[in-house]
Amino acid sequence: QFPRQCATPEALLSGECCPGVFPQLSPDASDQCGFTVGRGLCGPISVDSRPHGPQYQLDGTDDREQWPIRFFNRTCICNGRFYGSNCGSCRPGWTGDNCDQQLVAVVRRNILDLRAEERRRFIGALDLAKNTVHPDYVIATRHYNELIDQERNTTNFQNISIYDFFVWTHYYSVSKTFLGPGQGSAGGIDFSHEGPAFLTWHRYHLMQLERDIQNLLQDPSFALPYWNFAIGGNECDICTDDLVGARSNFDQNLLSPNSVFSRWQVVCEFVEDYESLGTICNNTAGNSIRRNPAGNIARPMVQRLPEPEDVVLCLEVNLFDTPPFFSDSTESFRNTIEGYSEPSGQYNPTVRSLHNLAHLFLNGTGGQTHLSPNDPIFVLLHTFTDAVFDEWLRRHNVDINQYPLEDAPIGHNRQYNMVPFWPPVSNIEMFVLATDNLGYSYDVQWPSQALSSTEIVTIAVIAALCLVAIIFAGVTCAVRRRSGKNEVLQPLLGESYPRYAEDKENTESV
Ligand SMILES: O=C1C=c2cc(C(=O)O)[nH]c2=CC1=O
Repeated sequence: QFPRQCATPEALLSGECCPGVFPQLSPDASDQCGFTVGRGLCGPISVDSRPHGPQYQLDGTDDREQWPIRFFNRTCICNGRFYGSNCGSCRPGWTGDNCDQQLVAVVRRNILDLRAEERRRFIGALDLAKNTVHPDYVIATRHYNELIDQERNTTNFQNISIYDFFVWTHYYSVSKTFLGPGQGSAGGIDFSHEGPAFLTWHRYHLMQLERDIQNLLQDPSFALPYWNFAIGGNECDICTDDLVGARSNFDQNLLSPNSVFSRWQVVCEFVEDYESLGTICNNTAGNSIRRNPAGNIARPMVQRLPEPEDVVLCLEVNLFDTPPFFSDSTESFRNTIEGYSEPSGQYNPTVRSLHNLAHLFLNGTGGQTHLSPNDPIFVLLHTFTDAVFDEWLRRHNVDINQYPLEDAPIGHNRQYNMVPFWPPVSNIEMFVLATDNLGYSYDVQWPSQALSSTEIVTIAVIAALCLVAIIFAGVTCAVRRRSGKNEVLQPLLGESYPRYAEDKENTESV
């Protein structure tokens, strides 16, 4: 959410969050955004005011509208490839004192291809992130009008661990609108699902975690792996103790004690309490992660993982998103990979496919939207979803006009700043090929392409034409052969005729 330097009553009341780069990059403590060293300047935030869709009708009620101006209307605007809340870092994919050296894109690999040591390192990195306070960001635990404690001149922000910050961010983006004391909360709002921002939002969410872990490990080559969940069947192939944890032998809903993740405690568990009390999830640790893959006996449909063929089909859906840009959009690539459509793109209210199916298959913490990132399998499920997104962008020649400019659900328009990321970043900034623009790429073997119905018809027509041509050639040949035989006979006849004539002459002359 917000940099620690901005979590003060003064910063909130001024509406300005422009920290300096002192002392690392500038000797001047009052040098906001590294202005004197050419990094950036403190300027106004532009927000999208184009109309949003009809799902949310409480305009003026929610702190997250026109993000982030309820909290701050000025931020650091960084020059060139300088980046970050104080312009003290570089844009993804760039490094060096002047951010002018291009990094080789880090490669996100299939977690099953990691060697034992690489697996240990990845699991260790997640565990370290779970147990290390985020060095830069703090979270709000109250809505805006209760954020400043006037009497004590303090604010209701808290420290949180790097991994729990990742969880909290997702929770905050999906939580309902608080209507006021005693009035409960209203739905119809989700800044990260059921709309075109589903893909751009989760992309940035993963990038933020990847970068936080790179900084934590001081290793810019650290890359999140992915889980290819489109393997069909009812087995979670990465639910082993060297990866995201096997099933416990003592309780089928819990993780094996041999996995470090069995000791993780979830945050943001008591969503009904937050909704009724008007609070926000805080850093309080709750129960253990629950997971029972394929164990939802009440919903047989979610007992199997998506099939490889489903990925092939969804990559063939041509349009990025279609009106109403929601969970009932049909022939929309976004709604298909999100999982509210048939894998071929046809909207079907009874279907759960691809990403949604993978979540629901987990049947536990990872299947509940406000809680799901607490299960580390979330990271791997979403890197794969992002890999499919990147492959779609590549195959369909990404063009910004494919992303809706207006009338998408609130938070999902092209220019909307994604909630609750800081510094402000809009959806369209993530609608680009990752390798060329975002500093990472994927190593994926995509299942071979199925033939589209047009291709099948074209091939059938060509095959039929070939067949006709072959038959025609055969017939012509046969006829030629037969007439060829005649041609061969003719000279014989020709030759014999005069002989016959000669014979006749001879006969007549006799
Ligand atoms: O965490 C999530 C859980 C989900 C469940 C569904 C569903 O289709 O019912 N979708 C989900 C998305 C999530 O992100």
